[in-house]
Amino acid sequence: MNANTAPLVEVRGVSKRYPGVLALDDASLSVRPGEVVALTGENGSGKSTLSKIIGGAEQPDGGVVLVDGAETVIANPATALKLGIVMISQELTLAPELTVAENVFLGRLPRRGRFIDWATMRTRAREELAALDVHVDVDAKVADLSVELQQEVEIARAVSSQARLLILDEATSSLSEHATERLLELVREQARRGVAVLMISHRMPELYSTAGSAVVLRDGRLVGTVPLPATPESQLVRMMVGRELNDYYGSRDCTPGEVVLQVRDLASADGALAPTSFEVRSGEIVGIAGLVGSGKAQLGMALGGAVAASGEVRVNGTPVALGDPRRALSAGIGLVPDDRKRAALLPTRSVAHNMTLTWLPKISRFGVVSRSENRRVREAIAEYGVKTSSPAKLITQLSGGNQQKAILGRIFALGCPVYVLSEPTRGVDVGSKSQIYALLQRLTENGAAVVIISSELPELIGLADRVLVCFQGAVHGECSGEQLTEVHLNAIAVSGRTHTEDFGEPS
Ligand SMILES: Nc1ncnc2c1ncn2[C@@H]1O[C@H](COP(=O)(O)OP(=O)(O)OP(=O)(O)O)[C@@H](O)[C@H]1O
Repeated sequence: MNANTAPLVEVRGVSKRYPGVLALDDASLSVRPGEVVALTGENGSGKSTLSKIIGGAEQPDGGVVLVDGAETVIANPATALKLGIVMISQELTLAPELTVAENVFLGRLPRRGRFIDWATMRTRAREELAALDVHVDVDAKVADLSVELQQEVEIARAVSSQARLLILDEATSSLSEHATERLLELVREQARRGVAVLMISHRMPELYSTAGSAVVLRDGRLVGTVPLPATPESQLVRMMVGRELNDYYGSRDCTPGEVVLQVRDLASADGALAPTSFEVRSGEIVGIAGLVGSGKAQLGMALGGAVAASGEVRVNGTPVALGDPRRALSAGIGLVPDDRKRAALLPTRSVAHNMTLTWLPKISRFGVVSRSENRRVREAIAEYGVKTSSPAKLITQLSGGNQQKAILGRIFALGCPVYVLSEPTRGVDVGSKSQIYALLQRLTENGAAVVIISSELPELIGLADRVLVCFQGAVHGECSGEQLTEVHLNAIAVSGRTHTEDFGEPS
């Protein structure tokens, strides 16, 4: 990329107000052809709003957007597409009932005369996908593909639509490590070919391995633009959160107490998790690692009663009825599910309602929220760092990361003896992550037993006392102490090797 190249897209002094919040305040950035720009900032700092303005999904209240140096009104996503601006977010926009080929060419199906040229469409789709090294049957129905493959088809569609600017809004957040690396490589390749890229991610390593600069927003305002990877991570984090983040994972003296959670031959009815046994003591944090499809997600769901299962689960010696989330909760297992948007969010309700769902009935008389209850809601909002202009705000109007924190807050407030947390910091900014880690430490200091399922190995290594690794549908090994390293965890997760001599030189 030539630094003298004119920007493809430039945003100057843009502002955007939603009821009760100034989401963007005089924000500016520019992206040149071949440049990968990271758009960074805490949850609610305005990143998605800014990318939606460039992608035509929102209109600014003030300021201008320039494309190829000319002031341009990007009235809607269709206009953006015509300008070569394509958005890829974690919410897939594919048509699930159509085939892969139809999705790649959706909205621009090749024609011969008045008719759609199906043969050309399938051949070209095959070529486009092969060029990106995506191996998928072009006649397969999208709904039948894994999330990873769906995301790759989405990228193929973006690339084959001659994108000039790709906007990735947390596009990797539900992908496995392998799929993430593939997606990032695709992005780098597109940049080498002159495509401009604007990427939003809360995962620092992704930004450092892919972007050439980072734009930092705080409370909708531009804090600055810095070069990557030249800028130390600590400096970038300080710009984002406005303070130093020391002692990121916190420290805790783990002297585990009595066994709280006993799991014997727990297996999911769908066969994704083979019989698995382990115990967790009071005050302990046990991590669960594994690749996508290894059974780790299913293990969390089976523990929390979210899927049909067999075997035995006991909390403080008392058997828990399996396959029933309400009974699991009343037995003392607080589950934070993986797919929070679908499984835990009440989209038509307020932040207050979503945060108090599980405990408000205990404290509100006749459904009326008293002043003291209101105070408790406000305290919970502050404690869990949920950024909202009001507790009455609709939960779906919060930024993605703040929705996550609201749900965590609701479940952490229950005082359960056991917590099962699936990907608890997905989509959450660095500052809030360290806040959540501190809350987890506090839960264990108060005697809770915590099971944390995560695809982020540094998080497991930083937090857990020991980590169980799932491989091909069962717990296959355990790492603790000096063995708790990415090398050891990966060796088990990828190939099922559990003997130290198999690991080679730890790096
Ligand atoms: N449709 C909406 N109605 C009301 N407020 C909104 C709406 N969309 C966003 N906001 C508010 O605008 C602010 C910026 O949100 P935005 O989604 O841009 O943040 P973000 O930086 O992308 O956060 P995250 O990292 O959590 O995804 C937040 O305070 C959010 O609550």
